[in-house]
Amino acid sequence: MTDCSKHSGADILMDPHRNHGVAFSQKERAELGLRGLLPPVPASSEQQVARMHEMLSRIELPIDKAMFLDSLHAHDESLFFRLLIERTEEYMPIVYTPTVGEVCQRFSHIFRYPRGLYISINDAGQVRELVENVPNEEVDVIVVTDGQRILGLGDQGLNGMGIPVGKLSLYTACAGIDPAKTLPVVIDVGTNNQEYLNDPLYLGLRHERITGERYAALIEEFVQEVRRRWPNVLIQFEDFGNHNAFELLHRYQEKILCFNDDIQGTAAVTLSGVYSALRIKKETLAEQRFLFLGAGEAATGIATLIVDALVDEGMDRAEAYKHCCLFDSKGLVTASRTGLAANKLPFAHDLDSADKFIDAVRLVRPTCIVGVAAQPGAFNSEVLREMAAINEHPMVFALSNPTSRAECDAETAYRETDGRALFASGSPFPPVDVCGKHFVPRQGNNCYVFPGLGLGAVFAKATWMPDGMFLTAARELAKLVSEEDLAQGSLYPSLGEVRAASVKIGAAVADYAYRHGLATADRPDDLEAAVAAFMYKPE
Ligand SMILES: NC(=O)C1=CN([C@@H]2O[C@H](COP(=O)(O)OP(=O)(O)OC[C@H]3O[C@@H](n4cnc5c(N)ncnc54)[C@H](OP(=O)(O)O)[C@@H]3O)[C@@H](O)[C@H]2O)C=CC1
Ligand SMILES: CC(=O)C(=O)O
Ligand SMILES: [Mg+2]
Repeated sequence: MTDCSKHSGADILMDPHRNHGVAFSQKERAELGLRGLLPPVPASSEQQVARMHEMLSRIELPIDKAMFLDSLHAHDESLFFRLLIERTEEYMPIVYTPTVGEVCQRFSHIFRYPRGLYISINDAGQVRELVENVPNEEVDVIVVTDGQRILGLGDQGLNGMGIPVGKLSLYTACAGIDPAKTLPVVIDVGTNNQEYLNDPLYLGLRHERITGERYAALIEEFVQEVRRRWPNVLIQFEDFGNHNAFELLHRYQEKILCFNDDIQGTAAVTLSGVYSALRIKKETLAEQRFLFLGAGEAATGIATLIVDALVDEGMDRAEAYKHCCLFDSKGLVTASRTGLAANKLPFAHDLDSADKFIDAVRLVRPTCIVGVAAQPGAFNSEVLREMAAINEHPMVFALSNPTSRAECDAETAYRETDGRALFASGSPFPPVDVCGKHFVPRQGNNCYVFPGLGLGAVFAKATWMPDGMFLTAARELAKLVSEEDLAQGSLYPSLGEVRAASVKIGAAVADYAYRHGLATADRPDDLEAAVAAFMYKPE
């Protein structure tokens, strides 16, 4: 008869949640049946991280680094997260933007380890069974996409699964959400990406997207079933197509614990960067005029939160809307335009029309331009020079992802404004020396806020997330930007500080929930300490 205890050590080494590889101590090895299954001398955590880093340094292509990290994630979760936490600046661009974009584009060609939950339109009516198959006993955070608008790369269908996986890695690394309690989900209703429909290795359904009632019913079934199994779960909607993103937020925001990261998370991080820029400009929010290139989820999400902030500072709402103008694929959004989507209407002002962005810049004379239309190079020399002529310190936010979709790079932004731009970008750019000054641009990316927002909401067991929580997160993040950061042109803290930022944001968001009667967990005496203690640490 086989003695099962003899196999337990080997099982542990195969389980990414429990495996610590050569870091197991002699005592643990004896207790867990690991003696002889590992090199004899235990290694320290520092040695393990150094070994992985050395191997990664030998790999040239970011996509190959991503695959290496993915296999580490699949074999030794705590080491993966230690590496990500200790070297966030270096490895976030691999696990997240820009490399995650390529991971999605190649997803069906590099797929090795199934991770998360795949729900297809063919599963309609049977989603409960799929949810029951998920091995996680508890789930605190779900990131779900239907792959229709992945970064600025368009419809990626099932390949979009790379995004929930990447975002949830950040939830753990940046905000200490226990990885065993995270669940990436992709809803596959088909794709309109012809390249994938023709690709023999594509892993998703090979038909055009199902829309309308069948789509809505599948999302509803998914929401019902995950909440039936995990009643307090936070659902983060990510990279849905424009129409569905607004529709789902409208449908669920006040009913369940959820948020749309592209609309609301992006709004918080951008407003935070604006607050930092205003410290350099020594001006108020009320003195600014914003012109958005793009009028979708990110643009109207950001513009609406700016309006909320202005109203909170005492401005009349109708007046506040006038501080934000949109420019979409048909030109400047004006009151004379017909058939505008609901999210654009409050920003359709009595203005002359402008077909070219540069003409809109001349007309609106913005203090800040925000690029969220995935139109690379749109902030060209002419636009940037015009901004520099209008403003002593033009705010330039080139937020589209990945790097290939950025409206301009950091070097161009600083050079074309004679080093006067206050710049942030969705994807990372290296430091730049322009006009005798050293600039360290940082990322205006929702990764600074969504982990902390989720942490706070999960900690407090919030019932739902009102817009005020996002304003709170924006202001909390802005407080963490130091004078040294501002002196080098950084509108955000370094990525190495994002875990500390999440504690502050988490505590502030949880506090908001307690104060507004939205929390169902007991309030601890020292909220910030309790939030910090709640966080998973890969030890
Ligand atoms: N840095 C960050 O944290 C984030 C960055 N983003 C980035 O923002 C970009 C847009 O995302 P999102 O808002 O969700 O997408 P949406 O699809 O909701 O919106 C895209 C917008 O771009 C407009 N557009 C398209 N082509 C042009 C053009 N040639 N000129 C002007 N406007 C144009 C569209 O116009 P129309 O309305 O007429 O169709 C639409 O309003 C993506 O690249 C994404 O990666 C998104 C979220 C977070
Ligand atoms: C950052 C992000 O959420 C996006 O580009 O969609
Ligand atoms: Mg997104």
